[in-house]
Order: sequence, then C-alpha cells, then structure tokens
Amino acid sequence: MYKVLVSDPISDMGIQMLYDATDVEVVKQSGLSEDELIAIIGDYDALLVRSQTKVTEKIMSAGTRLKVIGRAGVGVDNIDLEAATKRGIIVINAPDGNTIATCELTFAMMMSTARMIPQAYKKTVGGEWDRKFIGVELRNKTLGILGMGRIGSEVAKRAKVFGMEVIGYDPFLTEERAEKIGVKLGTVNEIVAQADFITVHTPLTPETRHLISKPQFDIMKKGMRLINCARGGIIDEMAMVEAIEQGIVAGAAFDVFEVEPPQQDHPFLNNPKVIVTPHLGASTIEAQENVAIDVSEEVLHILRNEPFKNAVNLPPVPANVLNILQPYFGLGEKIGSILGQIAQGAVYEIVVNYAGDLIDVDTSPLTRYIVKGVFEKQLEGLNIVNAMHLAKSRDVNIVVQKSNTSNSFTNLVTVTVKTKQEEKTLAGTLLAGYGERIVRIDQYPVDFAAEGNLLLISHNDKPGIIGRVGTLLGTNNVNIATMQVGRKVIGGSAIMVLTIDKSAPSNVLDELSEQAEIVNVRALTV
Ligand SMILES: NC(=O)c1ccc[n+]([C@@H]2O[C@H](COP(=O)([O-])OP(=O)(O)OC[C@H]3O[C@@H](n4cnc5c(N)ncnc54)[C@H](O)[C@@H]3O)[C@@H](O)[C@H]2O)c1
Ligand SMILES: O=C(O)[C@H](O)COP(=O)(O)O
Repeated sequence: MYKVLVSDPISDMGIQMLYDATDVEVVKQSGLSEDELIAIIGDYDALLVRSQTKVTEKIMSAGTRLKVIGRAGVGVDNIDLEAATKRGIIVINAPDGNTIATCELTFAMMMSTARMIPQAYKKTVGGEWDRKFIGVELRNKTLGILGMGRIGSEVAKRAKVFGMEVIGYDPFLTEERAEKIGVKLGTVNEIVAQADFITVHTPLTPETRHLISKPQFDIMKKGMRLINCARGGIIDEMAMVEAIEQGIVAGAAFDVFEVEPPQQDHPFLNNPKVIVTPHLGASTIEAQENVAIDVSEEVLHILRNEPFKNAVNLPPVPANVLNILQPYFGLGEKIGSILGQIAQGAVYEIVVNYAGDLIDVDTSPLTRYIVKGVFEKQLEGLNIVNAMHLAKSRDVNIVVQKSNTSNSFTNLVTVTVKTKQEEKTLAGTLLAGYGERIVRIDQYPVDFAAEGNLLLISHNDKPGIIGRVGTLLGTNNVNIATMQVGRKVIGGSAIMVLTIDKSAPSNVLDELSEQAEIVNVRALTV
C-alpha cells in the first residue's frame, strides 16, 4: 500500500483518483511545521504540496520512503530540487492547469489598477461617495510582457482583444512565434521605456531577481502601471515604492511578495496606489481541480513504476522525441542490468553506441535508463532521476557514440561496460513483431528476450556440453525454458544463454563451473 501525504490545501475533487486507488492511502494534514513533517514523513511514499509547504533537505532526509514530491501548481521554488535529485526523489509539477486562472487574475489586476476598483470599493463601503476616481483605458496603450511562456502568451492574446499594443521579451521567444501571437519583440529596457503597463510572467531565478529595479524605473514612462502575478522579487519592491513617490508609477497590482505573507508594516499595504492579493493567481475552482488531477495522475504513475511526464528534476523531452525513445527504455534498462550483473569489478566506464533509427534524436533520456540498469543491483535508491548523478559522483565516465552501421538492424543499442578486470558488451534491438531482443553478447551473435532468470555460460564449442548442462540442471530440478548458443567459429569459444524457471542454487552453479570446457557461469535476473 502506497502512502500519500497531502500537506497543503489541495482540491479533494482533483485528488479523488488517489482516494479511489486501492493501492493508495491518502492522509491530509495541512499547516505542519518542518519538525512536524520530519516526524511523520518517513511513513510516506509521496508528498503532495502547493506553495506553502517548504520541502527542505532535512524533510527529504527523513523521508526515507519518499519516491515523489508532487507540486499541484507551477512554481517549485518551495522544493529543494538539488536535494531531491541527489536522493532520487522525483519532483513533478502541474504546469498547465492554472495558466488561465493566473492569466485572468493578471487581467483583473490590470483593469483594477487602471480603474482603481479596490480603492473605490473601499471608500464606497466606508460610506463615502467619491467620484474622483478617474482611471485610464487599456485601448491603444502599450503592454510590456516580460516572460512569454504559458501565462504571458495568454495575457498577450487577451490584451490584443482589448486593443492594446503588446511588446514582449523572453529569451526563448522566436520572431515567428511572436508574430503569430501579434507581439512585437523588444529588450527589457526597450519594453520598460515604452510600456504604459508592464506585467511579469517569469520564474524567480538569479537572472530575473529584480529584473525591474531602480535602473528600469529611471527610464520608465511617467504614469505607467505595473503588475506582478508571478513571483515576489522579480520587481524590486523598495525601488517601486520610491518610483511611486516620484510619480513614475501611477499604480501597481501585486499578487506575490518577496516574503509571503508580507509583514504588517510592508510599505505596499498602506499605499493607496498599490493593490494587493494574497497569492491568489491559481485560486479558482477549475485551476485547483486541474492541477490536482494532473499531479495525482503523475504520482500514481510514479508509485506504480509507469512512464510519467513533467518531472521537474529531469530535462524535458519533447513529445516527438519521447515517442521514438519510449519503446527503448525497457530494452536499455535490461541491457544495462545484464551488464551490471555479469561484469566483474568496479565499473569505471560505460560506452553506449546508438545506430539506425536512433541517431537522429537526442538519446540522453535513453542513456539514463541504461546507466540506471547498470547500477540498479548495486546502488540503493537509484532511479532515472539520480542515475547520472550517482554514476558521475562515483567517477564513472559515460561515453555516447552514434554510428551509421547497425548490422542490418533498423535500430541497435550497443553498450560496453568497462572494469579494471574486463570489458563486457551487449547489443539489443526492437524487432517488429518480436519486441526487445538481445542480439549480441561480447563477440557472439545471439537472439533472445531478456526476461526472468538467466544463465550465461561461456564454454568451448565441443560436442556434449549442451547435453551435460541440460542433464545437470534437470537433475537438480531446474527447468530450462529457452536455450541459445552463440559462437563465432565451429570449435571455438561460445556462449550459452539459458532462461530457467527459477534461479539455480549456488551448488548447481558451482557444479556447472567445474565441468570440462566450461569457462565461466554467470547467473542473473532481469
Ligand atoms: N500568482 C500565482 O498564483 C501564480 C500561478 C501560476 C504561476 N505563477 C508563476 O508565474 C510564472 C510563469 O508561469 P508560466 O506557467 O507562464 O511559466 P512558463 O515556464 O510557461 O513561462 C515562463 C517564461 O519565462 C521565461 N523567462 C525565463 N527567464 C526569463 C528572463 N530572464 N526574462 C524573460 N523571460 C524569462 C521563460 O523562457 C518562459 O517562457 C512562474 O513563476 C509561476 O510560478 C504564479
Ligand atoms: O506556481 C504556482 O502554481 C502558483 O504560485 C500557485 O501557487 P499555489 O498553489 O500555492 O496557489
């Protein structure tokens, strides 16, 4: 039974599939301190959070069963990603579910600051009938958008409908895409100098911290308005207070703060030009359901060892590349696993050669599966998130090659594992109608599906050996399911690959090894 702890308020409707899963137990406990979480996290396989829970290294060290941290939302700045990666904890988020909610809040904030709705409301409910709130229209104004990802692009679309001119900056925004969504491209400073409204939609990173600060306020149009529904700290709060005093900023709307919640004496809170909300961007029924559904699906996949997407601590794989690579993940892991079990000594290098169909795509996700396979029987807590990290931290050199020769296979993955004692090589392919096949062990051509208990017997190609092996296993009640012999030349060295129904006891393996003409016997499970 997998145990999932939900430590922030997450939509019950959205996590219904976790409640429904017969192999999952869900516990909801919000508002726990770090110490309280540390005390209980050891019982859980998965932790589900929003932005309140700070998932620190200490919490992860105590989470000895923790496989996955699911963030029901976009930003993962409350999760120590490096610590998670080191421990092989997969961190997933729900990047799409709250885009529209946050975009719509941004628009509401832009209109509210343009028309001073919260200020007018406050006076009206306070008994005053003050009609001096003269706002500005959005039509024919220039909106500057910094960060043109999911939310920034949606804001741009809506701004166009309102008759605004939109200029945007994003290091990944191409001219073609900008043209498609009707956005002019500009540098940060060009945008800052031209815009009547600016809205930021980047993550908070060392590059975006104080992206708008004193030098930018100095070149802004007088009377401009500023919106931050992304992350506190992208706009320098103190520099903005000064810019308001200087009449540069006529109004600002902030949903997020450098420190949340802001202190009661925070200069925004009593400033009539600044409107504030308590980090409500994603707070719609729809968004909360969406993100909770997305994250629950992924958590289930990860707990059940099924393929998943949206891992934040793994490089993203474009869908078209994933479609090509995914069928090879199992094969790659098996090749790695066999080599890891048969190679004697500490592995110092893994050489992976991709041929055929695989040479045109970025194969690094597949390499991760191979490396994971090599070490899976040796390193506890290893998974595809930390496989490369653990291999590199043990000074294992990973060499990836691509070649045009695939020995007439449509695709071929060849892996060599090097230790001080020996080099072992395995090649595998995906054969239409047959699935995963291992087609070479060292220099010997073979053809078998790597599954279950295997015996690899190196021997000299002499009459009677196959019979003796069969008799010895049969006498010891070890049933042979399949058998393959690979050799280069008649009478030379050869390899026998047997699939057996149960693992062979060590005395049987010893007896096999002592047979004349048998060079070595290696037993493994895949
Ligand atoms: N207020 C809320 O409740 C709320 C809700 C959802 C998202 N957010 C925040 O909004 C932000 C954007 O979310 P999204 O879903 O659009 O993310 P996204 O990843 O789709 O877009 C972010 C964009 O920022 C760009 N970027 C990165 N560095 C930049 C830089 N130096 N200058 C300009 N652009 C840069 C990236 O290229 C990317 O296109 C995130 O920080 C997210 O955490 C806040
Ligand atoms: O990054 C996000 O998704 C937003 O900041 C929403 O955060 P929340 O889930 O705490 O509302």
